[in-house]
Amino acid sequence: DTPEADVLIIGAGLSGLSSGYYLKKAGKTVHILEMSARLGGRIRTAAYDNYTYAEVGLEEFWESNPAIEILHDLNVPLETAYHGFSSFYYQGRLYAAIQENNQAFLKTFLTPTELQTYRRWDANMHFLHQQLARRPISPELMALKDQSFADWLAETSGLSAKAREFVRIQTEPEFGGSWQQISALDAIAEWDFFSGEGQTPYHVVGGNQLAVAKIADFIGKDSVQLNQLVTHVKSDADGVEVLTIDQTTYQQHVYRAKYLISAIPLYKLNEIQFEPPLSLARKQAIQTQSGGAYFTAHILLDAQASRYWIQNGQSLLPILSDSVLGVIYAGKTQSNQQVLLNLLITGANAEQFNTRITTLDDIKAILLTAFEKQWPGFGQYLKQMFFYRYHPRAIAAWPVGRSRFDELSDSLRQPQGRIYFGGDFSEDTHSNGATVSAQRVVKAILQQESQAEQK
Ligand SMILES: Cc1cc2nc3c(=O)[nH]c(=O)nc-3n(C[C@H](O)[C@H](O)[C@H](O)COP(=O)(O)OP(=O)(O)OC[C@H]3O[C@@H](n4cnc5c(N)ncnc54)[C@H](O)[C@@H]3O)c2cc1C
Repeated sequence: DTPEADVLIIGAGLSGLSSGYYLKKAGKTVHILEMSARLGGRIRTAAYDNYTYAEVGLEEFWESNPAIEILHDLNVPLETAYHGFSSFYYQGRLYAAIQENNQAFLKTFLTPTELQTYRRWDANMHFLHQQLARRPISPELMALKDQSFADWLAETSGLSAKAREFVRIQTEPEFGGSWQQISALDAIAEWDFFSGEGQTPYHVVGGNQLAVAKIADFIGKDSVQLNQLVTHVKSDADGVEVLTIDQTTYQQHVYRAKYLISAIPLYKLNEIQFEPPLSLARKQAIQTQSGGAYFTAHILLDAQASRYWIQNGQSLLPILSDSVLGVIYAGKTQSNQQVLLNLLITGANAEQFNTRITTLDDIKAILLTAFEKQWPGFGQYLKQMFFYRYHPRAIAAWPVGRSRFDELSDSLRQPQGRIYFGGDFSEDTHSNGATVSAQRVVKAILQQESQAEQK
């Protein structure tokens, strides 16, 4: 009963929608099948009364993300409030990132000798990152997948203990876990966000969820089918057939197309039955990948609370706390009575909060205690807290011994017949991977199409 399309896409997150955008630009028809009742996947903005809102998922699009080009094309207004490194608490002291640039910030806590070593190390990280763009990657560089970032820095960087702690504090929220669990090779890729003056992060005016809506509008509402849980994928030399179960009626639907793009986190492929099955290498790649943990808390406060983070009219946010509070971002509001903070809690703390055994009352008490320790008197301003749990693998990671650059990861970036694997987990840890993978799969499908037409 469903009209055929050139390409079926599983998942209406940033990756699936970007794939739809690029395909539509190339004149192809698509059907995006999304299991939930909403667009956007891990891009979600929560709105409260008085035009008060904050991100539940993706906080910022980094400068190097191809999504920014899409958003410019669709006239989605972007803003940036800060750049480079974030303010951080370390052993009870706040280091405020309010200087003109990263270099001036570094000078506030590193001695001239420490800074010199740091600059040399940072330049080398940049050099190594450039090498990662070459194929094949040198064996010396690939060997860094077998060593943890923490050990590699301790053994080879020459950085002082304090400088290494700084690197840990800035990067662990990105990994969603400990730097002991991340390989030096993957850390080189991640450090690029911070290298030199760092990349500028962008945010959509009015909330990132608006970006998702705009991309879907461009593709066309009729091309996106919500509430369609993909359960089976059958493929042969002629095309693909996908079965879904409608999540509102539990009615089965059949969709057919020439190609299929999977734009879901890789571990979710385990929940789909493939015929023929996924190759052993692909299964192994999925099973040996790991994940970083995130938990989001929105803290609604009396407006007077802003005295803790606004100094001389300047906001110190975002702040990387060294407690359970994680990364403290600013929410937005048009009210002058209230303010909103957005906590991105990561790693072991997020894992604990995500277990359904920890009650929301427990979490509230733990967070309040940490706030009181950091900012005495904070509790008097509290109005409400809101909590958002995530799957244990909120973002992609590769354990030491695996890497996004290894052969297993490469196997997933190759199509299996007419099935192409995208989504952020197929490329890197963040939304850059969502759009970079969309570019990769669409390019490959268009090449395949033009070869087929020439025959
Ligand atoms: C709290 C948090 C903060 C983050 N902050 C940042 C940040 O600041 N910067 C950044 O770059 N990245 C950030 N990220 C990561 C970013 O959100 C993701 O990289 C990006 O949104 C992933 O997009 P995606 O389309 O690949 O996957 P998703 O957004 O997960 O989309 C996949 C979609 O597929 C659907 N789906 C799954 N299985 C099926 C099925 N069987 N059938 C049909 N549909 C299915 C899902 O419902 C979902 O809508 C953050 C993530 C979290 C959780």
